[in-house]
Amino acid sequence: MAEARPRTLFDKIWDHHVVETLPDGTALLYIDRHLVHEVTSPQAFEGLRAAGRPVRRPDATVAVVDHNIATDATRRTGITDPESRLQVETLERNVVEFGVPYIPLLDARQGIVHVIGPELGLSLPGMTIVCGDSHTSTHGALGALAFGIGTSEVEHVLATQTLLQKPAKNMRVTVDGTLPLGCTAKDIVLAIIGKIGTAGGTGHVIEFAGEAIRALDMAGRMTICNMSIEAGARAGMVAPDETTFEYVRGKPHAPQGEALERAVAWWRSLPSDPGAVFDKEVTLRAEEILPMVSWGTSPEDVLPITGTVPDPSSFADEARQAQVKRMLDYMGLQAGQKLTDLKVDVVFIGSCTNSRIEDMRIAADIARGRKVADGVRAMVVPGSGLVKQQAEAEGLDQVFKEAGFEWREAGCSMCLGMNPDKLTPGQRCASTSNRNFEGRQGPGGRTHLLSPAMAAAAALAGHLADVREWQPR
Ligand SMILES: CC(C)[C@H](C(=O)O)[C@@H](O)C(=O)O
Ligand code: SF4
Repeated sequence: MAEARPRTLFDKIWDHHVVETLPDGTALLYIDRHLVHEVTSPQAFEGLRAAGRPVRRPDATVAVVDHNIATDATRRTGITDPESRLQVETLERNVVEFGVPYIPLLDARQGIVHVIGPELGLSLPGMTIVCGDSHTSTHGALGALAFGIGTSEVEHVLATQTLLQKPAKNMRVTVDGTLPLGCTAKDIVLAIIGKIGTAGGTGHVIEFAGEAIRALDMAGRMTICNMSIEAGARAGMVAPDETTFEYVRGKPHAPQGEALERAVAWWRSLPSDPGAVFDKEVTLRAEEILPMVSWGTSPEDVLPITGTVPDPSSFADEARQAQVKRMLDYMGLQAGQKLTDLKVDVVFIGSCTNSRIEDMRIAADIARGRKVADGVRAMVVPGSGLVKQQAEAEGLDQVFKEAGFEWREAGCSMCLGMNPDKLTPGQRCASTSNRNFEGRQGPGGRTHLLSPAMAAAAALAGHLADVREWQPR
């Protein structure tokens, strides 16, 4: 009998969920978990209503509001913006009508959908997980196949608990070695995107592997998988290991006792087989990574903080030169400026990339006993109510407040301009989020992507700063 073909982590989860494969390779996949938020669900529920169809598996579905809500005290008094209010009220009506479990705005478990999925044990290794949101890739950190889907697909999953998918190619990004001082998962993923570009992962599911990835806690792995979508990939994943199992243990919706032991036994079989073939391989050395920051309006436009704003004429082709010139104009930058000379108006620590308790701890360690620079507005927005509670139990809120940071309620907040937390035109922001597109944090806003440690350092310094000079004291 022929040896079974060595398979990747992605292949195994895919094969396990195929209901049927069509002649052209398209597969009907069974979906284990469907997460729903207010932005991409209204038309989907409307479609079900029009067709008179119920939700097939309400028990596999969970809804939450995160994008359109305020993260200050006004969340208790109702949403003022009519469009945002309509989004939230529509979801609240739909979950009642269709019997979908819902985490209300004022529930302690409310938060950014990609923070609460893993935190509540709704997202588990080996699962297929979807949400009408591109950063669903975050959940791949658990060793799951998790990806964003469009509104019509949200309707399809609500109605059938399945999804039609074209197979993706396998890509492996290996990060060997140990991270240097001041660097975290965010610097790894910014360095990866800087190297492979925003199209580097197109058509592929990326498995992140290597010593530096294995050494990361789950929060760090989530940060990396979160931004795999910014590298153009369909999804990102990390093979489940002891760190994963330890994380899952005791989560409210995770299996318990013997069911957990059985699940762990299966999860142990998921990592890519030795000899599994990847269509594309990229390798980085962790030692060579420096604290990173973006200078342009695409997540691939990153440099080590020791760098200077690039000169458009230093790029080879004309199209890129013109693009870089446009970016510098938008960002209000001059070629040759030192990145550490760029004054910031706002610092945002939050988003599904970096708002977990581990991120809060890293930022608080740097802020402890220091003050936010004059003229800087700095805000810390925990990713969920449970992260907020945990941070408060550890006294981190006090550390932030004493340093002059605002301490907020959970939500997407200033990651994107869909709620009251926005930049004003021309404001420069050091942000732990994942997208630096024009207008992303508010019209005319200028975003520099960086790690929570680097963001805290920028808040204290009043300009982009090298976190290695702002180590905890
Ligand atoms: C609003 C939503 C559809 C969107 C996404 O898909 O990612 C948002 O979360 C984002 O980060 O841009
Ligand atoms: S925090 Fe930002 S990236 Fe994440 S889901 Fe919300 S808007 Fe999208």
